[in-house]
Amino acid sequence: MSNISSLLHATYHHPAQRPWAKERELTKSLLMYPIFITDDPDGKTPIDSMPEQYRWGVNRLEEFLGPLVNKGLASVMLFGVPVKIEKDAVGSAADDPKGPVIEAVKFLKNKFPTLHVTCDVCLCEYTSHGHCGILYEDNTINNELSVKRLADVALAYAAAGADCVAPSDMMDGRILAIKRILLENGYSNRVSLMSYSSKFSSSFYGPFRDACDSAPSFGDRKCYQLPQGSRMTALRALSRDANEGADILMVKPGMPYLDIVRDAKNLHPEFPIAVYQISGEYAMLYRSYEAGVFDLKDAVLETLESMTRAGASLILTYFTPRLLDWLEY
Ligand SMILES: NCc1[nH]cc(CCC(=O)O)c1CC(=O)O
Ligand SMILES: [Zn+2]
Ligand SMILES: [Zn+2]
Repeated sequence: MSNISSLLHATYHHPAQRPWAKERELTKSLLMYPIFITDDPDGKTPIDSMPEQYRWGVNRLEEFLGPLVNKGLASVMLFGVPVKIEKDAVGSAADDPKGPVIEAVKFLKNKFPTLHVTCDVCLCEYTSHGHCGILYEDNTINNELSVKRLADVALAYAAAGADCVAPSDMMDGRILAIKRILLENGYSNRVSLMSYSSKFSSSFYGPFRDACDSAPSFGDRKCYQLPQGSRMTALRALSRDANEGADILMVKPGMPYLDIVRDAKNLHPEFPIAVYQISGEYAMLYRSYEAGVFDLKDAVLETLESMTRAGASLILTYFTPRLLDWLEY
């Protein structure tokens, strides 16, 4: 069996993923909570641009997530924030066995066996230059080397126990490379692949880059993230990743790109469509609430309803802890 289009099992191997394959109403099972893990094991440091969010050390994950799991948290996405391990040109810290993500996956799968754990796959949190891939000497992207490296990182996360790997780098061809390496190493039936397919170059990523210290040290990401005005390129990217073996297609950011979410659902009804309500959307909503513009619960629920209405069956949001209190089930 070598044809990637024959691989379906990973899509429903984990029970948390089965509801994602249905038309959705807004429930707790639709939420994936993105969290930041540092390599300072006892750390809990606030993120100034993201109120109520912290960078957590592995030793603090039980106190952080235990209460949320008890309230119905089904799924998390991990981002590594190396503060001790040094950054280099190829992002070696990404799959360092003592790095934050690998340690956290192992801990979480052991401590909370039913919790679905996704690992974001990218290099920007780990490279000295802050770009999402490996660079040529002239500072342009070396796509081929980047894709090889990202596939190795994804494999390391799968081997550590991740239920899903989610490449956010936007290199060309990384979905096929990752699906192949998972297949070759015996993970294709149980590790799913969520592609950040339509990821636009956005000003709403600011707080995240602050959280991860991952802003590019020069230039921007416009040569690999999608142009804001281009619906047609987004549609090509969705189809491409669907054909390369993605199990879940994502649109990101959320609110400014709901037209693309609807397109994604119409064009690929056979895939779960994920929407990422990103850091800048979180900050915008939170700061407006602080300024008395609206009630936080009403406003956040309205944004999530707009996403399910557009076709999302899975939503990544930093409001997840609040939503676990707000939603009945
Ligand atoms: N590969 C980087 C990455 N992974 C997730 C996010 C954004 C998440 C958010 O803003 O909440 C980004 C943004 C970027 O391009 O810097
Ligand atoms: Zn990146
Ligand atoms: Zn399709």
